[in-house]
Amino acid sequence: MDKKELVLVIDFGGQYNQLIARRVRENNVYCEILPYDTTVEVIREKNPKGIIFTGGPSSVHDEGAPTIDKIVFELGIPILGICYGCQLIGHLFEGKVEKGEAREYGRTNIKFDKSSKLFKDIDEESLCWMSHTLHVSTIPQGYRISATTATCPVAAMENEEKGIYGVQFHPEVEHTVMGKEIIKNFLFEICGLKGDWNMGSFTDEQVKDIKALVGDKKVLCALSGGVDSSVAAVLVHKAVGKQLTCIFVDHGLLRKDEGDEVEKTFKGQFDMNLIRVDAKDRFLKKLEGVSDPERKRKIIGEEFIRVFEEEANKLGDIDYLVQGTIYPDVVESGTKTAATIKSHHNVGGLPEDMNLKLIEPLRTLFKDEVRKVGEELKIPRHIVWRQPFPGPGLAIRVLGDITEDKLHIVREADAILREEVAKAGLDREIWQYFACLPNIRSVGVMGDERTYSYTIALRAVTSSDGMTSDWAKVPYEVLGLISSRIVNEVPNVNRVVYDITSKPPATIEWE
Ligand SMILES: Nc1ncnc2c1ncn2[C@@H]1O[C@H](COP(=O)(O)OP(=O)(O)OP(=O)(O)O)[C@@H](O)[C@H]1O
Ligand SMILES: O=c1[nH]c(=O)c2[nH+]cn([C@@H]3O[C@H](COP(=O)(O)O)[C@@H](O)[C@H]3O)c2[nH]1
Ligand SMILES: NC(=O)CC[C@H](N)C(=O)O
Ligand SMILES: [Mg+2]
Repeated sequence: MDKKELVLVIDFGGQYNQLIARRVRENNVYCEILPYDTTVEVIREKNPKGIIFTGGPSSVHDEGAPTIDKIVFELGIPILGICYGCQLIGHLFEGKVEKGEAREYGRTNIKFDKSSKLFKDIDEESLCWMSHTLHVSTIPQGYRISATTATCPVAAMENEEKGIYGVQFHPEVEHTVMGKEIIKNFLFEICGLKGDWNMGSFTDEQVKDIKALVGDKKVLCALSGGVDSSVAAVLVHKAVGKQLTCIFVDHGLLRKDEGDEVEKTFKGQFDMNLIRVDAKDRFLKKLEGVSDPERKRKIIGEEFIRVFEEEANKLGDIDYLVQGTIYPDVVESGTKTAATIKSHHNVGGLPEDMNLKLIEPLRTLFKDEVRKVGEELKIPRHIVWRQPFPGPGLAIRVLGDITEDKLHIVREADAILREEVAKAGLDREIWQYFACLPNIRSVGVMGDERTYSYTIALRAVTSSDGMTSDWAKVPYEVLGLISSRIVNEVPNVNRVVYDITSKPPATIEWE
């Protein structure tokens, strides 16, 4: 990664912020998202070649609305403000921001002024995606209007001399037909970037940074056998070799045979130190009687860290813990601007008092980008393309309080589902598939007798990064086979249902 080629996305709480980062990276430009209250000193230190302000739910007129130090406009770095970001520029430079007559939401016709560098070589008339109530009604001095819609007189504005651009619409979403071109123009025509960043350079830079940070000390890596921690472990191993010890925690919440399989794969595949810790009893004891999903996650997050601390003490003189945290874990756990959806055990579930310092080389990446790094590192395909499995494991797939019996039911049902999906050759096209045990029982009839037993819910989704997903259209025959095998082979189950909700509004996991 060439550090000079960095674009910063300044987060004002918009829904599509992560998409902006992706769009930038898709153009081979490295990009990081920082909260709006990042100081100008930090921004300057990072030396970005371009800055993008995101949208956000606030109004610039609200008391305490997110804002930014005006000095940032004097750094000589091109700035693109999107939606709230555009309104903020208007507000800070004494233009006027007002409520429009009608709130614009959804696809809208737009007319661009092609003499703007931002709209170079794009269709003059096109469709864009709008989502706002306010808009800039009077532009600041020194600015000009560069796009309009029927209801929004300032759909874009700019001060070319200062390199400051604002768009009321969202170029980052797919529905803005010229969106990708507009972002490309900002990066290459306005910021003058080269676009020579890729996953290979990311990998090299991370290895160099980790080597410098760790020196000749020993490090631990929290290894689950999943995609993210495997990629993180191989990266760190490349940097510090035998100074690395991987810790795989068997918390009693793994899938059928998973513990043995992970150990076998890792020992066979990589020349790394690996310790498998049997922590089943302590995890299950801590979780006894707990039914609130967030409490489960926090208990698990803390217990993981306590196990790592104990292992670190045994090995002696260890400062750092590597985790395979990726960007969705961070946003979903809640940030200063993003709401908490669920506390991922490795981010929002971490205890406050931690002795180990974290190394999270993949923290800014999405799953599909992590997979590219994995391929770059020549990690075997079956690991890189393994379906995700959440760190809290079956604890968040047994809804409500957890017992050994319920864990057994969900584990067996899940094994049948996985076996049949693989047999049907669907395991590549479905992104993630699993069974969960909602906390309900219902009446059935088996062998002429009444039953009052559990329901199993099957979930299978397609996705590329886990941020959004759709339910997988698994053929009826396959679903039928899975259902009849589950009710026949798993005791205490008399009903199987298939979850047909997308994310949003649901999430992939049920807790
Ligand atoms: N059983 C475990 N033992 C040790 N560390 C774990 C375990 N489960 C999760 N972790 C740590 O928590 C991190 C987040 O878990 P998560 O499930 O999101 O990632 P992953 O398991 O590496 O990849 P995947 O999403 O493909 O399952 C992991 O990268 C790893 O560092
Ligand atoms: O390591 C993890 N720790 C967690 O606490 C956690 N919660 C959800 N997931 C996984 O993240 C992806 C998105 O999940 P949701 O749509 O359920 O939020 C899906 O792939 C989930 O399996 C987790 N992974
Ligand atoms: N999407 C946005 O950034 C919206 C900005 C502002 N909250 C508005 O309603 O106009
Ligand atoms: Mg996992």
